[in-house]
Amino acid sequence: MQVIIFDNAQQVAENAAEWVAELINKKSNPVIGLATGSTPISLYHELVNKYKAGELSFSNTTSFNLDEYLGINEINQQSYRHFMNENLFNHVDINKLKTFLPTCNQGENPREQGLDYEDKIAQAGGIDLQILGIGANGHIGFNEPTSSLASRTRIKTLTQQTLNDNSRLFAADEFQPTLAMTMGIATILDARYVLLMATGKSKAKAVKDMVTGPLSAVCPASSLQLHENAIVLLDKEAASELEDHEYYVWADKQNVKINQEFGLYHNY
Ligand SMILES: O=P(O)(O)OC[C@H]1O[C@](O)(CO)[C@@H](O)[C@@H]1O
Repeated sequence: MQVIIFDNAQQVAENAAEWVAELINKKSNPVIGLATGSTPISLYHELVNKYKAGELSFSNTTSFNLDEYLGINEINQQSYRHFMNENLFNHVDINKLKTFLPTCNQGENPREQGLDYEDKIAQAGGIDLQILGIGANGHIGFNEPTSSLASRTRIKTLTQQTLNDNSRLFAADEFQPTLAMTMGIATILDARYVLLMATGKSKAKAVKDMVTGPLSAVCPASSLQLHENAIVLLDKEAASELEDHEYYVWADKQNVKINQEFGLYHNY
């Protein structure tokens, strides 16, 4: 696991955008795994800016999102489809027919729908680069603590902590889903590269558990310790509980070539 610490959240977003741009510019049919939540919004903003500046095109990109709520449809403003349209898809040249979220239609077998999602990922050639955030309880996607490390796309019940953390996004009288369809931990680990972004003090404990804690389903993000190409981009606050800082890379504005040093130029 490569941990890179930046001064602030904006630098995390800018650096993450470079990783994504490299993939998209380098590979003829890139497949990217996308995340929702507050953290990647600034990444998507950077990508839209790069697109508008003519620095990248999403026309050949296929995307798979980590998760989607159950019990609301995709035109609901709280759906992750709506989130992706608003924050990325509507502003770039991606073919929406090649953007996938793990939906679960009522009346159809959830297990089969999970397997279908896995099949779609496989047919696309697998995920080249998976973007991740992290929950304050260490979840990735909606794989809540105690999720099986061998899990694949399926329905998960959200924990009270996650519901509380996300309640800020829902009006008092609005329906807040308690179930979601999510890629499993094993699905995430199948990606060739994983890029996890974490910013803010509220993530510091989860980051510590992920990076230095035992490999444990209690902190699903600790599973990334098993991944050969996991990159963790942090701001100082999210890194504030990491000890032995000499093990990590500190980036600063002068060190803009950090990606080259740490092998951004990969063979996708
Ligand atoms: O970035 P936030 O809003 O703190 O969310 C943390 C995580 O929880 C989720 O919203 C649940 O999947 C993730 O998308 C996100 O990475």
